[in-house]
Amino acid sequence: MFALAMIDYARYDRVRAVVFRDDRLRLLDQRRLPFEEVFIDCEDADAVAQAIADLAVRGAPAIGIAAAWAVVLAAGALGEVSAAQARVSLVPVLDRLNAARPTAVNLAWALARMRGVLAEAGDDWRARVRAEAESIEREDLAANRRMGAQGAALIAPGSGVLTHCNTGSLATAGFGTALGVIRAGVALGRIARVFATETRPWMQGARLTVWELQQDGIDATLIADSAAAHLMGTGQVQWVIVGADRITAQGDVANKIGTLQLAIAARHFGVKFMVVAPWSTVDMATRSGADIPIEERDPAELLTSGGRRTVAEGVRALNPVFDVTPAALIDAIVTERGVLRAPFDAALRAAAASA
Ligand SMILES: CSC[C@@H](O)[C@@H](O)C(=O)COP(=O)(O)O
Repeated sequence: MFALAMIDYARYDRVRAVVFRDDRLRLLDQRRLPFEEVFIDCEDADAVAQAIADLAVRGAPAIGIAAAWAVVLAAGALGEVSAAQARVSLVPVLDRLNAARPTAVNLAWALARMRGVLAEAGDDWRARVRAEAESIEREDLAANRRMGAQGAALIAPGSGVLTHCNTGSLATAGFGTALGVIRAGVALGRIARVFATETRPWMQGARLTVWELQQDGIDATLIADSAAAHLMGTGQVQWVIVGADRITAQGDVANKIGTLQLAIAARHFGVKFMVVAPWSTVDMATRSGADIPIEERDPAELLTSGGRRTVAEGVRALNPVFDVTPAALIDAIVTERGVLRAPFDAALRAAAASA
């Protein structure tokens, strides 16, 4: 594709969230960004499961990749055992990793791939498990680059875009999903203005997205989540571009809490709404968004700011961290299998069959 050749991908390689090297797994601790770039050395698979649950590593594709490497760590700890023994010994490890977070299907998808390889491997099981983790990571990076170019091609030159949460290198194997489209769109001269929401309460936008864009030299403007509709209504935004944690067979999309209200405001103001996600985010076994498990996190995330309590003692809070945007509010779903348009159930079925 023409656009692939026009983007210097190497310039976006500096930030890596998940690094497996010399039989060690290191995770860039996203709780400490943007002021400290500190890696966590994960000794075993349980440490990875904990890092996923605690958001030290986060973002749908990144947690799948980290979990795949965690299986490699667990395999290394098993010593000299047969494939049959490994299949049994690794079941609790796989189950613990799978339970670390419920909404992003990429986690279960990556672990299903690891289980599949284990199920059919022979004496070479250890090498096969490692090769599978490598493939999961490599394929994600390739998908992001491809989606970046495809999504950018939808955007008219001079457009303003708004993104939510963090969907960049920190959330993926590199380049990013929605942020990959924004990177490609800026590189190709199509995007004139980038707005990023703070993304309360965990502040993925404020702490991660604008930091990532700053590393690239991309001029981005941070806004309060509650400023999004105002920007749309005053003509500053032509596309809302977001990632996804799960896309159902009918095209409903679970993503970071607040995505639904962005989609509603976008439709009201005639702003286009694009979802960018690799095929690993598509869950054809779940038909409707109503069937997606929505993670609720500790309400303490709402009661404090920067580690300091900001809310009166005794106040109750509720902290669902994802919501579901119905397919009817989405203009385009960009995957590495192409740009999908409504009716999404048919488009997703055709893309599923194209594998
Ligand atoms: C490419 S990342 C897509 C999504 O995973 C992202 O938008 C998101 O909602 C991440 O949530 P998080 O809770 O930070 O893991």
